[in-house]
Amino acid sequence: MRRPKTKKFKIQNRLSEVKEIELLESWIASAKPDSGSNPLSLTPPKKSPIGILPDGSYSPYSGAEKFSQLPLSKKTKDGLAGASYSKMTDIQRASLPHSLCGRDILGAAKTGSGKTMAFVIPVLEKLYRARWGPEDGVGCIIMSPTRELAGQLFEVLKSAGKYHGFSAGLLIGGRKDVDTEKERVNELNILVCTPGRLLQHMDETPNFECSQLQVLVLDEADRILDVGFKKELNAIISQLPKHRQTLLFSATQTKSVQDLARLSLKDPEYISVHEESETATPSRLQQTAMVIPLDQKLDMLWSFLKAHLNSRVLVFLSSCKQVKFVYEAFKKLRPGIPLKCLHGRMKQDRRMGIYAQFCEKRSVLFSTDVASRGLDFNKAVDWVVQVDCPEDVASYIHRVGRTARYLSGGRSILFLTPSETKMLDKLQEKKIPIRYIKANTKRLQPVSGLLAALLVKYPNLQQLAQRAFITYLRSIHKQRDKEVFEVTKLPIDEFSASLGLPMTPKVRFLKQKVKGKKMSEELTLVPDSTVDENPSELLQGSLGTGRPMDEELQLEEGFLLEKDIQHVGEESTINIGDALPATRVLKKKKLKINVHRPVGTRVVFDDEGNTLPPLAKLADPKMKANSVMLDKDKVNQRYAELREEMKVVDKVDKALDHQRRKEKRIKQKMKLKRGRDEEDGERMSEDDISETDMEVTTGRIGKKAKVYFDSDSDGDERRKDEDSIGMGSRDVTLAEQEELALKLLSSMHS
Ligand SMILES: Nc1ncnc2c1ncn2[C@@H]1O[C@H](COP(=O)(O)OP(=O)(O)OP(=O)(O)O)[C@@H](O)[C@H]1O
Repeated sequence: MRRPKTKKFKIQNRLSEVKEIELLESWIASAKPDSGSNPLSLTPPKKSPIGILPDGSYSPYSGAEKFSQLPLSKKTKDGLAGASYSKMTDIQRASLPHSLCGRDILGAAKTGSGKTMAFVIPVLEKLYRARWGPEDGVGCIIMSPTRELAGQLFEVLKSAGKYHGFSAGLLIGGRKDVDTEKERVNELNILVCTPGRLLQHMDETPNFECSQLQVLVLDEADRILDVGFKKELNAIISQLPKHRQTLLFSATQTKSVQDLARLSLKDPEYISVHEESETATPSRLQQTAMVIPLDQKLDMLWSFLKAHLNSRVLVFLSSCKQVKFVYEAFKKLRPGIPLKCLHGRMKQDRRMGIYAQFCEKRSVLFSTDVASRGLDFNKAVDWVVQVDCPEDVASYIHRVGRTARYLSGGRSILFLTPSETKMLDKLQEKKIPIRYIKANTKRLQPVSGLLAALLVKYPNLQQLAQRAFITYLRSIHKQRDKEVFEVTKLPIDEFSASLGLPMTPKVRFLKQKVKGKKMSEELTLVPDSTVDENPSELLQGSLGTGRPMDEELQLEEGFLLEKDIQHVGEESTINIGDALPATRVLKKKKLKINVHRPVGTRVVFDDEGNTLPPLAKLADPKMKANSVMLDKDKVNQRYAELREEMKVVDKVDKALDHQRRKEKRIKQKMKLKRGRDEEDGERMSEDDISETDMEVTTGRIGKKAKVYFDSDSDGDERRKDEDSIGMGSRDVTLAEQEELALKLLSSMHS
């Protein structure tokens, strides 16, 4: 049985803490390392590891390698030892001397290099030395762009701060216990949060204030500072005291002085430990890229997964809709490995559950960029597969950074459509050693046929496919980098068919884009011929021909390799790269009716029961004979009349279509309104939730955390998916066309 701590013990403990704090203060005061003369010039500072000199004095330049050599409190040291941290990583060694002295930091280091501990330690130490207690309120805010990352940071804080007595709370969107949070948030010392939820408390929680804030941390700072969070961040900053320490960390750090000015940094230290490094990504990461037509991406993904049933694979797609569709469809096809999906539209509890499961079990996780930053996944991701091209180089770096963490290795593969190969140049410019490999179809297992069958069987899946199709095109359309992303260069019909869709859905924005131009010109598929014909020309330097790849990769990834193609030598083996001619012009596209297969087409039979092609009746010899008898003038006159009639029919069609859309809009509005009403109802009923249902942090870190919601994170996804549009108005079917034509012909005849 644990004996209760006596008053004497508590006093002794307190006294030894006070002594320790005084000692730490004096160490740090006497050992402030030089700061750069002009920190905003953004040049890296001198290397300045700190440590204790043999005479017991403390020096910033004595080359400390271990946490134990730093002027840290015993509680922090015990926490670090408990989590098995002893040696510092580069970014920790370089930044801690400055951050422990209270300086503002702009920290940049490769993914998986230990940036989290580089800001958690100074937070704990600062509050400890300030003797922060429950009555002091919020002393530190750690902000993250996503909920999952906030959850992970909270875990790291709990392990390092296990022996401290601070209270901490995880404030993220997605749960509905805001009211309970509001009651307790003022008691918390450290907030780990997403911007939206924090702002919600600032706006709604009575007496919530951060006027005593000591440290503000932005993890993934460049993401939080970008436009997606601009409004929230500005509103938050305006409510924080100017006198504070600010720590910004990211693998792709912002260097925008404007951004930094928004945060009122004071002489920040720019610490970029890997700036001189040959590569911008971890050296243990093997990166590959392949060019593959859009309509073969799913075949390639399916084949890849079937060939890696014993790996943990993280697959990135561009939008929630894409993730949902690929996940649902592949799940039904049972690849032989557990599948999971993660996106911003999922309920928060499920999101957290999936994240935890993926950390534990070998499986495939289909995800949007919600999983692209910061997440550690137990250092156990074997492969990162980027099915859809990342929007920029920073995004690429963060995605591939989910593997090869800390000291472990990892592999990644990037699928690029022929029109996206410019991305390879951009990656190369930013020191990313990516190898170009050619795909072959020797082991490619086409999946489009299976998808088409699934879509017939499951109408819901068909809707998902349509949405996935449209959101993908829209996301490409909205990308800022037009050198890489050009929607008009995509083979949209083939892409639609590859998802198993019987018809190409109408894409209004695309139609507008090509208005006034011939569709055949606009929809020209122009794969970068330099890549297909001569990849090495484009991929010089570190990309180079990129071959031969190391043995291990060759053995396991046979189907991805050009080598395989060469020694196969069978006629039936098609090289995906070669399958595309240098410049392929698609035949004229009609957006209205693009039938890939005759699903839902009315079959017409002749007198003997043989099937006839659509409009075959028009070829009836009797009708032909009659029509030939009409003289030329009559025919012309009749044509003019027909044109008029068609115009009328067209007008009616348009009016109907207009009406249908109007009704749809009204329906959507009503649905939204109903949703809002229900939400209001739910909010009211939340008051009745008992406290035992809540997870609330009070007291020491390590106890359960209060969990908040925000609706802010994953802004990108929302932007992408919000814009999705459904199928356009109903197209005229072949049967209807046929009927119309017959009607007109018979009236002509009469
Ligand atoms: N000093 C250390 N000793 C041992 N392991 C460490 C140390 N510091 C960090 N790690 C481990 O390294 C891994 C990556 O750390 P962390 O998540 O902080 O990386 P990061 O630089 O923030 O990555 P990202 O840029 O992706 O956010 C974690 O699993 C962490 O436990």
